[in-house]
Amino acid sequence: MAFIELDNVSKVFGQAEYATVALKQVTIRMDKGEFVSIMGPSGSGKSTLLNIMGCMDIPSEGEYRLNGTLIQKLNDRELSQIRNKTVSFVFQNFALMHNFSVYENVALPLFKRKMSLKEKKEKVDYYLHKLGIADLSDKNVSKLSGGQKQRVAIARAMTAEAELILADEPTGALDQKNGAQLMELLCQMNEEGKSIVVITHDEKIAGYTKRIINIVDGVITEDRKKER
Ligand SMILES: Nc1ncnc2c1ncn2[C@@H]1O[C@H](COP(=O)(O)OP(=O)(O)OP(=O)(O)O)[C@@H](O)[C@H]1O
Repeated sequence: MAFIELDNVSKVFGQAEYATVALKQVTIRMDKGEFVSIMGPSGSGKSTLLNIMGCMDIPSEGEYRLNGTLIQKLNDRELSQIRNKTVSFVFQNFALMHNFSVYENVALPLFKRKMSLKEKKEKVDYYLHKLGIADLSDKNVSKLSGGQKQRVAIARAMTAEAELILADEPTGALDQKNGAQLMELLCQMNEEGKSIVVITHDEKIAGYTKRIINIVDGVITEDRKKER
């Protein structure tokens, strides 16, 4: 059983003459521990695909199974449970909580976890150190640079300790050096066993991953594995 299984997945937004077909009969299998990039022109369906993989959206047709669970059969509560347990998102605009501290942002995924405060603090401190942002712990995130914000976003994704990390243009707002550092971090997480899917327009960024899926007009045009 693959970790991610999309079978003939289509996604249509809107109805009748206003309908947009964002994905057309997409079939993808991904095993645990894969590191994949999704490339394609603007509007080709990349974010829609990532949203479906992350259980933020469901297919109009076809089947999506995550870790063997048929996602479109779940109700909203079950969907949010599987999302919280299995998936972490990293967005281009970081999606941090403004006016909260670095610590509070990184601790967010642990909010509802049944752990003692001490255990939570240990975990957050561990990832703050790992990302080299421990000295920023009390700082308001709105005062940080782009590269620092991205580190906070990655620390938050790591703290969740989810098996699947989905990143939509994670280096889009970063300069080359910070972009490369972020990809090194994702490589490290992949080596530690995480499954990672990254949307990117950038061949260099895709070069860090082990498999490249190209999508054009909602159709997969290429799916190739490579050695790093
Ligand atoms: N919620 C929505 N309602 C209506 N149409 C949508 C919605 N989301 C996406 N679309 C349409 O679906 C198509 C695919 O969009 P999607 O955002 O997945 O593309 P993308 O490849 O991620 O683009 P970009 O690289 O510009 O972010 C586009 O034509 C878009 O306009």
